[in-house]
Amino acid sequence: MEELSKEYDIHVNSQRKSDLDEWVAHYRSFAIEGQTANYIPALRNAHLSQLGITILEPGGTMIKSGDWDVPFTLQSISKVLSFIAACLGRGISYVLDRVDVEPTGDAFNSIIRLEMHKPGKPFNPMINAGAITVASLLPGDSSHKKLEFLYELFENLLGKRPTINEEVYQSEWQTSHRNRALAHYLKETNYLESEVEEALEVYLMQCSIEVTTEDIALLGLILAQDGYHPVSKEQVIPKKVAKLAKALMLTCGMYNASGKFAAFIGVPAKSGVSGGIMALVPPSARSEMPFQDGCGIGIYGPAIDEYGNSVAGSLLLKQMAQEWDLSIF
Ligand SMILES: NC(=O)CC[C@H](N)C(=O)O
Repeated sequence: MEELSKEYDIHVNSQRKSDLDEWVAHYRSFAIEGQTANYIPALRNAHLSQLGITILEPGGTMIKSGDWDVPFTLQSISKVLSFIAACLGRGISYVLDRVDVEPTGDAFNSIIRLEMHKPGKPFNPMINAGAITVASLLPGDSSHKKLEFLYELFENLLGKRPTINEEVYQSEWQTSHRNRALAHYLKETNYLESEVEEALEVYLMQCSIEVTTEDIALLGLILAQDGYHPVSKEQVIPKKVAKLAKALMLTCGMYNASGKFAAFIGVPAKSGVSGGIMALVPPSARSEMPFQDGCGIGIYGPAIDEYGNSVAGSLLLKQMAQEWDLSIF
């Protein structure tokens, strides 16, 4: 009986793999509808037509397709990690006193609501204003110590020290005028707990952590399992914090396209301007569903749309969600 079910699993997974290969080949060409994140000079020359994906299941099954092993920088996907780290280091209520959990409907780097809504508390940790504030809240009285706290969390989750892409970091450090403006505003309104340059250094370094789709699929899987690590078999993130992070991903993770994502894809996801998407499917109540025990999904496709989300990656995720009925709703 066990043999039969193993054979069935192998059959189903090879079917999923061939579906994925077909969709990756198809959606690659849609990259021409987007552009690389050219406001960060070092991201300008990414190969537009790259598209790769890793899906990880709790039992260890991995399905990979396309350019799954191309390294890219976390960019805004790091906002999920730094939010978790700040909650671990300072406590949930301390963090939420300084950053809200409301979607904005504005661009990720928008400054407008800080001034329009007094007293100027950033709306959520997934937009730049919130993430720069969160960076300043990380424990430690220097950027070095704050980053070390974040790197330790990364190491606990992925089993390795993060690698920083120095070129991307330098490139953004030199051109990050809008982020500097946000940080100065937040300093004036007393939401920033460190000096402007220190918070920016932490924020831009976390954005420059290099990963592959396999890494972010594992992060997604850990969140899918409410913070339980399938390899170390430890609760690496408290359940309450993991649930909060997932709610933020669903409501704010794709910026001002989060509503469309929830409506037409329906899984918590977080994007970054380098073209990464970390998504996850929680364990399902419906027994007929594929990935019934949940899964983590990592996608990379560097051409992004007007919202800052991977064009081909979003289409691929939509196709998967619809064909495999992955929506949580
Ligand atoms: N959406 C993103 O990925 C933005 C991250 C980028 N480092 C920025 O601050 O602009």
